[in-house]
Amino acid sequence: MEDLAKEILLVDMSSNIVQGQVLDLAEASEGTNIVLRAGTFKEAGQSSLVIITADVEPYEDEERNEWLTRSRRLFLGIMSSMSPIHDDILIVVASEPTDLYVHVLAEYFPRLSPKRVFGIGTAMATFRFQTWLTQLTDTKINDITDAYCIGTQSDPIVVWSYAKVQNTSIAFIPLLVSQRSALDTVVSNHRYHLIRKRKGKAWYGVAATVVRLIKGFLNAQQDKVMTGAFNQRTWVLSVYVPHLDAYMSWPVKLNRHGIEEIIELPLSSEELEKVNKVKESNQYDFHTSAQLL
Ligand SMILES: NC(=O)c1ccc[n+]([C@@H]2O[C@H](COP(=O)([O-])OP(=O)(O)OC[C@H]3O[C@@H](n4cnc5c(N)ncnc54)[C@H](O)[C@@H]3O)[C@@H](O)[C@H]2O)c1
Repeated sequence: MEDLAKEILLVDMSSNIVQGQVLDLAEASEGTNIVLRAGTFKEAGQSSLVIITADVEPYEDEERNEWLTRSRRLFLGIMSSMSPIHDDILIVVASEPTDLYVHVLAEYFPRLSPKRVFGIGTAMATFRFQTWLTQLTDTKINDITDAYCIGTQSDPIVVWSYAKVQNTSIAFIPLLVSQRSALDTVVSNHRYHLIRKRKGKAWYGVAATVVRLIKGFLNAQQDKVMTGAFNQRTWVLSVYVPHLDAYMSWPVKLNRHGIEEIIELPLSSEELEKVNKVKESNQYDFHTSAQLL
């Protein structure tokens, strides 16, 4: 709908689903110049940008380590089918567990720069945090700076100490301080679970976030300076964070090659403690998922 690509290929293990999606999306892209068709994994590996949305849902009563193993196996299968990949490929992971998938991808393709592979991670939690700030302070999104949720999608960490509204630290805005306890629920994925409970799947929020990210990336390619939460070049994405030697969501600046820089964050001791917990838990998931392979 946004005319962002010349050609979009859809790849799915189910040929019925992929044919259905192509037909449905062709209706949605009427009036654009985009060629939309079913593709192969090999073609995906030669694309400029790959968006991975495949996942395996946990079975009821399934042990977490078994689910993680199945998740890793899924990605190993996708990556081996896509190989060899194009040197300048960019890979965006939309499915969960995102941090694990990004780590597995980076390990599988050691020649691929870690600046070219990232997951949606806590981007949506960050938008929820920024929206909460505008609503409570009756301001616009451009008045909000340095407001991020980092860590991991299932348990986002609000970087409270750094965020500002009209250049005032939110820690000095009494109304926000008094409402602080509600924020963890606001930024959590509870809305995603509510939507799934009511209609089975939650597609639009994450799909729109991916589109906004691609637009942000294209703006960076054209060196356009844009304002507004969704057009900015700073995004919170699941990436390799070198100073932590860990995979988790962290604010990054995009450029035409993917990630230009990882943004340094002055964290409080409490925030740092939470970051270390996410690091440990993600490392545990990564190792556990390999044990039963
Ligand atoms: N954070 C959020 O708010 C949010 C919202 C929506 C979806 N998601 C995540 O996005 C992911 C996808 O969700 P969805 O609702 O689109 O699920 P879905 O079941 O509709 O789509 C997943 C697709 O992956 C395909 N698939 C499975 N294995 C494959 C393989 N080996 N190769 C190719 N295709 C394969 C399936 O056939 C299916 O069509 C999930 O991990 C979900 O948790 C997150």
